[in-house]
Amino acid sequence: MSVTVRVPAKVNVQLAVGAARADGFHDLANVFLAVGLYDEITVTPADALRVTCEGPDAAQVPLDRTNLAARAALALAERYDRDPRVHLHIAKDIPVAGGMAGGSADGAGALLACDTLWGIGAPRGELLDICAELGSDVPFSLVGGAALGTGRGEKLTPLEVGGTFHWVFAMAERGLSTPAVFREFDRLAEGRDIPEPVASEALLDALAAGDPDALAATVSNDLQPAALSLFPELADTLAAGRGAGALAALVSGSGPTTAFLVRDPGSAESVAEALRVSGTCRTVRVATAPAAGATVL
Ligand SMILES: C[C@@](CO)(OP(=O)(O)O)[C@H](O)COP(=O)(O)OP(=O)(O)OC[C@H]1O[C@@H](n2ccc(N)nc2=O)[C@H](O)[C@@H]1O
Ligand SMILES: Nc1ncnc2c1ncn2[C@@H]1O[C@H](COP(=O)(O)OP(=O)(O)O)[C@@H](O)[C@H]1O
Repeated sequence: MSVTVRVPAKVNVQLAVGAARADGFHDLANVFLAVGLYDEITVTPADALRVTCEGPDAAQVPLDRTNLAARAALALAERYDRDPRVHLHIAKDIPVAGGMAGGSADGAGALLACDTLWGIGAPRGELLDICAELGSDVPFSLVGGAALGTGRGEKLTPLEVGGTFHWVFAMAERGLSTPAVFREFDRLAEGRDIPEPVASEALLDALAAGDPDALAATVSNDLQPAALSLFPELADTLAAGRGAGALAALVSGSGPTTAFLVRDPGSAESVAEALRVSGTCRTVRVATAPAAGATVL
């Protein structure tokens, strides 16, 4: 018997970052939007806890107990006194270390898959608590749709989305480490007053209205200067997408994936093609948003 769960990637349409806290994390106003690129996690009873991974980026995924899927299975087994000996297989389509929360997706997916396999039926609040222990982005991977994340991004308020948004994503030649990007943010912020992070009302209205022009006018990412400082070539990718007619071009989260908001499926294809021939990225994907959160198939 096995259980498979499908989990979406995310883009941050607003990422407002506050000053570093005493615990090293940063308070955020993090507006998450789930996008239709997915990992699938399949869990099967086994003789030992084991993780395998397939997909174009599989070689970069750790298969030991640092893998977020393994950590999720162990955390749930511990809390509900279950046998953690399972085989977790990840069919990975979300780029690794790309700022699209692929590892978080696998953590949330493994949690829901094990909860189902073991017949626990844990309350949603319990699952969200375990997600928050695994990582700041993991709760959102479970719920999907759109949400405002406060605290370090783990405290979620669901948001209304009034239509389908069309996106193009350009994957970079190499990854960027999330802690390194936050450190670079701190370095660039030295000597400046950092305001409290606050969600933009205009951006929340644009999401609720399903209006791509209004959303394009309000997207923002405070980590973008830090990501560009560590990976200056991303400016060329952003320029290529803008030049091809994207309504907005931004770094996704801590990057280095770049995200392009477009008006409709036709412009998605033309922006994607322009990015492919620009020679400024590794691969290009088209996706729509919002996407549902972790779902048992
Ligand atoms: C930046 C964001 C935006 O959604 O995502 P990515 O672009 O990495 O996908 C998130 O805040 C990443 O969340 P996640 O990848 O779960 O991070 P965590 O495992 O909780 O933390 C990794 C490290 O990032 C830094 N970190 C993370 C979240 C936060 N609010 N403040 C931080 O300073 C800390 O250095 C921490 O040790
Ligand atoms: N299941 C997993 N899938 C991908 N990466 C994982 C996983 N578990 C742990 N990691 C580690 O987390 C790091 C961040 O990966 P990922 O979540 O894909 O990117 P991001 O945090 O930029 O969205 C990777 O470099 C990898 O070492």
